[in-house]
Amino acid sequence: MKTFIVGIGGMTNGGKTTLTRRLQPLLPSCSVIAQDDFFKPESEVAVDQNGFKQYDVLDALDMEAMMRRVYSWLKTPRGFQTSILDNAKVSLCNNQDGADDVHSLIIEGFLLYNYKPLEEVFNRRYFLTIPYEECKRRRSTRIYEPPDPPGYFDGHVWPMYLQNRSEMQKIAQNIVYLDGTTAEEDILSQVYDDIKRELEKLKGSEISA
Ligand SMILES: Nc1ncnc2c1ncn2[C@@H]1O[C@H](COP(=O)(O)OP(=O)(O)OP(=O)(O)O)[C@@H](O)[C@H]1O
Ligand SMILES: NC(=O)c1ccc[n+]([C@@H]2O[C@H](CO)[C@@H](O)[C@H]2O)c1
Repeated sequence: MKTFIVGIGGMTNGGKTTLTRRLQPLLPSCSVIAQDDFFKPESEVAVDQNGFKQYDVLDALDMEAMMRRVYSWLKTPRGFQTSILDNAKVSLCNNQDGADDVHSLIIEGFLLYNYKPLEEVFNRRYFLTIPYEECKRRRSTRIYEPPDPPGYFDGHVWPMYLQNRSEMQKIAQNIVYLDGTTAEEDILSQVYDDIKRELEKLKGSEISA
């Protein structure tokens, strides 16, 4: 049995969840872990001098809990309960565990490549980007819990994105950047074609082993 772990990273509202939902049914025995499920409770999130809750930093997330989830998948990919789609459970059940079997995992989130312990688990890393104006427009249509207060995008979300991205570029290697303004189908086929090539290499390495 082989494992294949895909990172779907990107800026807020870049289209990570949309791409993940479409990609999951196409990948072999695919489970999903979403970083947004690991935000700390509101009372534990720091507040800056402007009263803005500091949600767009690693400290706002319980990354140790997220890593436990990743290690639990690595230990027993077959028994893992997925967080997004039911059909992944079906494909897990149908799977006979042979030597060629590949179990895949999508880890989806806005701060994946800034966190050292995660870095080594990815087989392939993607990062969705959109321009400032589009990001601000898409974000304004969304309601988070707690909702963004007035001025939050320019006062917290965007400056933290710029900071996180510059740190990420110093640390992380081999990131495939995706233009999140192109059609959903085009992004999906670009990523799926790329992953198919990677999966072929993985299977080839098994046969020659
Ligand atoms: N390729 C695309 N073209 C146009 N709009 C898109 C595209 N992909 C996603 N969207 C839209 O952008 C918004 C954000 O998408 P999505 O929820 O997938 O982003 P996200 O990166 O997961 O956001 P979050 O910051 O909540 O993690 C949604 O309204 C979605 O319909
Ligand atoms: N899920 C949450 O608890 C939460 C609360 C407030 C803000 N957010 C935003 O989620 C985005 C990542 O998907 C970040 O930009 C947060 O601001 C999430």
